[in-house]
Amino acid sequence: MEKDARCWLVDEGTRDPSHLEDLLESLGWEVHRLSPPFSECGELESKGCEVGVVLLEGLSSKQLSQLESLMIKSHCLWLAVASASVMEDADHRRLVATLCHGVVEPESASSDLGCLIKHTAFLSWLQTQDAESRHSAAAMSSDAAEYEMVGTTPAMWKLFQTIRKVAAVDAPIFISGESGTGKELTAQAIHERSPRTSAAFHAINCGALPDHLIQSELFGHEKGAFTGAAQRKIGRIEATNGGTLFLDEIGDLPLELQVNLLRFLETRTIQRVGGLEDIAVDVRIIAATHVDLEKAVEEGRFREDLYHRLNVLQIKVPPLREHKEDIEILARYFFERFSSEKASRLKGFSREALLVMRQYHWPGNIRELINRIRRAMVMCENPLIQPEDLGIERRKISRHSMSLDQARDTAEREALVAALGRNRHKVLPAAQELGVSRVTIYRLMEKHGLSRPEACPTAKS
Ligand SMILES: Nc1ncnc2c1ncn2[C@@H]1O[C@H](COP(=O)(O)OP(=O)(O)OP(=O)(O)O)[C@@H](O)[C@H]1O
Repeated sequence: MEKDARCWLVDEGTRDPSHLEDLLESLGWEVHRLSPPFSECGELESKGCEVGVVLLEGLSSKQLSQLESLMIKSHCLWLAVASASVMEDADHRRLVATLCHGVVEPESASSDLGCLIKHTAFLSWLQTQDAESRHSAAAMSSDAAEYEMVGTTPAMWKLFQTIRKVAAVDAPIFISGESGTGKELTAQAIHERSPRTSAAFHAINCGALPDHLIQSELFGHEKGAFTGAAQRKIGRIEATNGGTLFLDEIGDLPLELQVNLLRFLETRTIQRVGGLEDIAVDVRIIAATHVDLEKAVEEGRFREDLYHRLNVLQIKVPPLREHKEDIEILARYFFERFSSEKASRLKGFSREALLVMRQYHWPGNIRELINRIRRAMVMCENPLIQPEDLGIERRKISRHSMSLDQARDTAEREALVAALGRNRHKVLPAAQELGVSRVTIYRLMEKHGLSRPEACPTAKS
C-alpha cells in the first residue's frame, strides 16, 4: 500500500481510542481524524481522502445526525465499524444502510478492515473517474447546451446538425415527433441560430384555441370587426414581424384558417379580420405536429397545398426510447436544474433508479422524464432517488427475455454510443477509450447502424 492513501477516521469509541488508528496506519493508511462537533468540520475535500471509516460507538444522537450530514456532503465512500448491539438502534441502522459501503464488527476489524477499505477506495476512485468522464461528456455537449438541448447520442447529434443547417436558410420548416420530444425547443434553437435571432420568437398552439378565436389570434382584427372587438388587435403573425412563428399542432387548424395561412405563405401579406388593407409581414413559419399529417391530408382534414408549402424542410425529433443512452445525462441535467427545489440530503440517483429509467418506455418522452424527476426530488426520503420515487410501475417496464447474444449486443452498442458521445463522435479517441482499433469502431458502427455525423456542430460555426 502506498503511503499517500489517505482516509478519514471517526472514532469516539469508549474502548481503546487509538486501536483503529493504529490498525489503519499499520495497513499503510495516512489517517485524518474527524472529531465532534461534526457540523464544524467544513468541507472534507482538502485532504484528498477517498474513503472514511466510522466507528459507530459512543456518539450522541446529535453527533450522529451531524455526522450523517457531513457524510452526505462528502465525496468519499464510507465504511462502518459497528457491533450487532449498536445496529439495533434505528438511527445507526439507517446511517449504515443508506450511507455506508460496508460494515465490519469491531472484533473482526483487524482481519477484515484492510481488505474492505482497499476495495472501497478502489470503488471510490472508479466513481471519480466515471464522474469526470460524465462531466467531460456534458462539457462536450456544450454546443447542445447552447440550445439548452442535452444529448450526446448519434440521434441527437444528427438533430443538432440539422438545426444548424436549416437555421441558415429561410424556408418553412415542418417538425414532426411525438408529444414531449422537444419540438418547440427545436424550433426555438433554429430561431436562435438563424439571422432572425434578434427579432421575436412566438409559439402558438393551434389545438389549444377555440375556433372562433384563432383567426383573430393569428391575423388580428380591426376595431368593431365583430361584437366585442372594442379595440384594434395586432395578431401573432404581425407581432412576429422579422422573427419566427412556431405553429404547434398545426393539424388542428380549422380548414377555413388553413386557406388564410396558405394565402399568407404565398403572398407574405395578411389582412386583419374586418380590415381591407394587405399588410406585408416577414415571418418564418415553423410548424409542428404529433399526428400523421399525411393521413390527415388523405382524409381531407388538412389541405394538401398547405401541407406542401409548410413541408419544405423536415425535421424529425426522435422519441426518448430511440436515444435511451441520453437518459442518464438528461436525468442528471434536470436534477441540477431543479436542485434548488430538492431536500438538502438528496444527492442523486440510485443505480436501480437509473436502470429502471433505461428500461421504461417513456410514452411522454422528455416532458415525462422532467415531471418524474421533479416529483422524485420532492418525494424522495433517502440520499439517492429510488425507482419508487419516480413512480414507474415495474409492470410497465419492458421485461422481454433476452438471449445472451442479444444482451452482449445491447451492451456493446451502449458502450460504443457512450464512448462516441464522450468523444464528440471522433473515432480515434473513442477507439482508444474502448481499447480497440479504429477499424473495429467503424465495423461496430456499421453493425449497430450508427452513422457518423459529417461534421460535429460547433458553438460558433
Ligand atoms: N434535448 C433536450 N434537452 C433538454 N430539455 C429538453 C430536450 N428536449 C426537450 N426538452 C424539454 O422537454 C420539455 C418538452 O419539450 P417541448 O415542449 O419542446 O416538446 P414538444 O415536442 O413541443 O411537446 P408537444 O408536442 O407536447 O407540444 C420542455 O421542458 C423542454 O425544455
